[in-house]
Amino acid sequence: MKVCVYGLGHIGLPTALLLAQDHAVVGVDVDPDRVANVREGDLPVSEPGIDELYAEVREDFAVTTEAEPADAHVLVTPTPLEEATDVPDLRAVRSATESVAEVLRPDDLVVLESTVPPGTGEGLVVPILESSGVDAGEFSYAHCPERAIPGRTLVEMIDNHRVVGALDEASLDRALELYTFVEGEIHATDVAAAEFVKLMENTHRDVNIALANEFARMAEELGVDVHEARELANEHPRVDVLRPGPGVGGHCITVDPQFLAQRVGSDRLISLARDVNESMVGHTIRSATDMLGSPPATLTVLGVAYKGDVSDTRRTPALPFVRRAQNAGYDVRVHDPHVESFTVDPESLDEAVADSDCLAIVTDHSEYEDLDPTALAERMATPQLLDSRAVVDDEAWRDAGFVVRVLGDGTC
Ligand SMILES: NC(=O)C1=CN([C@@H]2O[C@H](COP(=O)(O)OP(=O)(O)OC[C@H]3O[C@@H](n4cnc5c(N)ncnc54)[C@H](O)[C@@H]3O)[C@@H](O)[C@H]2O)C=CC1
Ligand SMILES: CC(=O)N[C@@H]1[C@@H](OP(=O)(O)OP(=O)(O)OC[C@H]2O[C@@H](n3ccc(=O)[nH]c3=O)[C@H](O)[C@@H]2O)O[C@H](C(=O)O)[C@@H](O)[C@@H]1O
Repeated sequence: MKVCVYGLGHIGLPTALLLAQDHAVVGVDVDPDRVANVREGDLPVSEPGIDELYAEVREDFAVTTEAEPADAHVLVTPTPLEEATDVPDLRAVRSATESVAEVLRPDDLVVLESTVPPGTGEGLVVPILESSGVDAGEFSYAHCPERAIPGRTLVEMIDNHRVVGALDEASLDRALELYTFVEGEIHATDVAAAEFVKLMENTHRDVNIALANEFARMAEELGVDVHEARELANEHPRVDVLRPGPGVGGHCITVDPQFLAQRVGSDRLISLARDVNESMVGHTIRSATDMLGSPPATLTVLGVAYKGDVSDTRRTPALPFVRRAQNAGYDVRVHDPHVESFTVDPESLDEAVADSDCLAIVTDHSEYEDLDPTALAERMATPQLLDSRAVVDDEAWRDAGFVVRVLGDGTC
């Protein structure tokens, strides 16, 4: 079938390429530069296997800025929180749906993959589609939320189980015809349940990370090493404590719980968990400034991506960490091997650590596990390390002459 995919971003582009293995796909994006880049093979998304997949399917994959008539329209536009109001910003979903309504025909399928507040499909998307003059029932509609994790996007898009919230039987059948690349099981439900399931998943993760962060802070007060305690607790067959850190980043786990909390009046735990996770940046910066003493001093931040081994900096805890250290009067240098375009201070590691007074690992990139503490100690003015992700062998760093604090190990 002919498929139009709206939004060629972190999720839309890999989805379009996977769909192009079995269908004729047109990628539609409002950003003309992005369209031109994708057309030339300069992909805006870096994920294992994506360049190879692009090369494989490029004959069956076109890109454009305008909606086209198609048998299926897949919406993968962004759904952030609006910065000024902290309210879900559904403008891209609205405008993409309006574009589809202009070309919609009876028997077409429309799929919303974007993560949305409960009720968005039947309350907002379907009515806009019906403004075309084609009624729901004549066209098919389904919500198929994406659940792949950045860093493993293609593998998880193929292997993960998928939830399809279909408007009716015909919509479910059409969605099954579309998602031929999915090897995981496909579970059918209704539209509202599919919206809710997606939000439950990310909220579950946010709340559990908050618990890990609370354990870390308690362990610090009690002089216990939370990392050792966590490993021991996780030997229990029904316990899985997540990893504490300097805060939760990314534009999903930090945002999606608020889609739920803002929609209902009965939220308590979800907002509290958000607060706990947001408070970790302040906690981590206090540890760093405690080590540094009064300014002037130089702090080298290792990692600005929101998590290890990705290049995405959206809602990263590293950015407020950097700003707060700068506001406190420290010279701050930033290093990240995955984020070339980061504008704070993209220096090489050697330059970033020269004469520095403290290193702070804020992102758990694999590269930081293998740093050579002896070589680093020689380059620094004061060899100190704050490891907020517990990624290094702290004893080896101490042996190399570093003063080391690890978030949650009872020494902060
Ligand atoms: N990035 C991730 O890891 C995951 C994201 N999601 C959800 O997927 C959705 C998309 O997120 P990302 O791919 O990360 O977004 P993104 O920001 O990487 O890309 C969005 C793309 O949509 C384009 N766009 C905006 N308005 C448009 C319109 N009216 N018509 C056509 N294109 C338009 C933008 O120019 C951009 O290229 C969001 O709802 C997000 O919550 C779900 C699971 C994982
Ligand atoms: C339930 C779930 O695992 N959701 C995934 C999540 O992807 P995302 O990369 O945002 O999740 P993540 O790996 O938990 O990272 C989020 C943030 O949480 C932090 N983090 C994560 C795990 C942990 O034990 N401790 C911790 O502090 C990370 O460093 C990062 O800053 O959100 C994605 C999404 O919805 O966009 C979703 O598709 C993914 O499957």
